[in-house]
Amino acid sequence: MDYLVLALILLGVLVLGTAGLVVPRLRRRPAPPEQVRAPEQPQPPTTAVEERPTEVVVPPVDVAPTAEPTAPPAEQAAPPVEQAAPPVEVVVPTEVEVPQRPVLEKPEPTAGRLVRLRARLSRSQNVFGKGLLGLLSRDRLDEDVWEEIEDSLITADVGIDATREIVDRLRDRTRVLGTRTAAELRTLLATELVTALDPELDRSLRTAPKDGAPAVALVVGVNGAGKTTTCGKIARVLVADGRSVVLGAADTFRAAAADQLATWAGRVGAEVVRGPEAADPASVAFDAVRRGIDLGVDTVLIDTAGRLQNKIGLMDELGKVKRVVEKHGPVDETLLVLDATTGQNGLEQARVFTEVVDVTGVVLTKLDGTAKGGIVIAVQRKLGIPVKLVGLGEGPDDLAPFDPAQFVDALLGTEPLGSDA
Ligand SMILES: Nc1nc2c(ncn2[C@@H]2O[C@H](COP(=O)(O)OP(=O)(O)OP(=O)(O)O)[C@@H](O)[C@H]2O)c(=O)[nH]1
Repeated sequence: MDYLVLALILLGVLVLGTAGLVVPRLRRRPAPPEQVRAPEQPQPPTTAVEERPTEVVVPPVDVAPTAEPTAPPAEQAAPPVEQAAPPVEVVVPTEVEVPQRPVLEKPEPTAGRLVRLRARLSRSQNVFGKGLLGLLSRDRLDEDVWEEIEDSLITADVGIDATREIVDRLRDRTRVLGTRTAAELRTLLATELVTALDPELDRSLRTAPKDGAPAVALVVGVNGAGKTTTCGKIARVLVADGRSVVLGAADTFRAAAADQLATWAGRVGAEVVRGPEAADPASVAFDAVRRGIDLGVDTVLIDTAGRLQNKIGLMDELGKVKRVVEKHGPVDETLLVLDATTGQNGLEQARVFTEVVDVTGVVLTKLDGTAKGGIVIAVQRKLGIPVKLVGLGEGPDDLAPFDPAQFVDALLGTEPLGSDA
């Protein structure tokens, strides 16, 4: 019996021991597959990605300069417009053109130009030299001859009043002289013509700087009279005389005028201040003077537009240009450019300008293209303003300081009277 109990106990121990070995093995088995495939780990929250743009949008300085040649993703290559846009540009009404031309021209000296260019007056020479001197040399100076002399002077645009004065004085002198040689007659005529040109008038150009500031010259006149060309030629005259110049292209009505002026300026190394087409001429003129002051040049020359559709418009525009420019200081010279070939008609237009601005000198252009050189006398008498320069051709140095004695000599084909040229 005791053995039976002992055997049962041993059997029980064996059964329990076997069970204890099996259970731990079962516990070390790998996890079921579904537990591995579905780890139930939370995905990164979508908000984490959405919050990243401030990091993705790289500041332009990081993106643009280091960009690879291959195109980066569009959203990185194109930074937001507000970051990529350049700073807002201040709209400056005028631009300064610095001439690029390396080789500058050397303008001809101004002294003696009128003498050198005297042949350009050949058309007028026929009227005065050949015509008038021929008449005066007639054996008998009767009433018919004097009438012919008068007609010649009027045809040459001397003007009726001036013609009468000249003829009356010539009649007196020839009567007093009695016998007359050709040389005496030439001298008499020359003296009367020079007198009619008022040789005492001050014809100097006020282009010298004063108190350290540049002199300012306005150039006015109707379209086509030769303003822009004259501005260019004057710039050359000044440069030839050793002065420095800034040109202001205030003729903003015709875009080509500014280009034309820039070409003239570039040839002598002057700067041009110009504005966009149809810009306010007064503002361009103002900027030109300011540029001249900044650069410390001797003279600022301002080309203006000369539309004459109506006098009020012209008054407004030119008056404003002058007023605005004078914020820098007074205008020193206002030159009125007149086309000699327009004769007496040009004088009527000229009068309008003299009412609008205080004209200090006349530039008579295209004297080479007319037989009416007498217009110089008429212009001075009618306007009471000295002719300071004359244009004798389209060439760059075909502008000469006006000298009455040299001019009359050129007209008559004689030696200058009391001229030092
Ligand atoms: N023969 C001759 N032609 C000249 C003279 N001066 C100017 N010209 C010519 O006249 C024409 C008109 O000259 P511009 O200087 O353009 O005239 P503008 O007055 O400035 O004309 P806008 O710019 O339209 O106002 C050009 O062909 C010039 O070459 C001159 O003294 N003699």
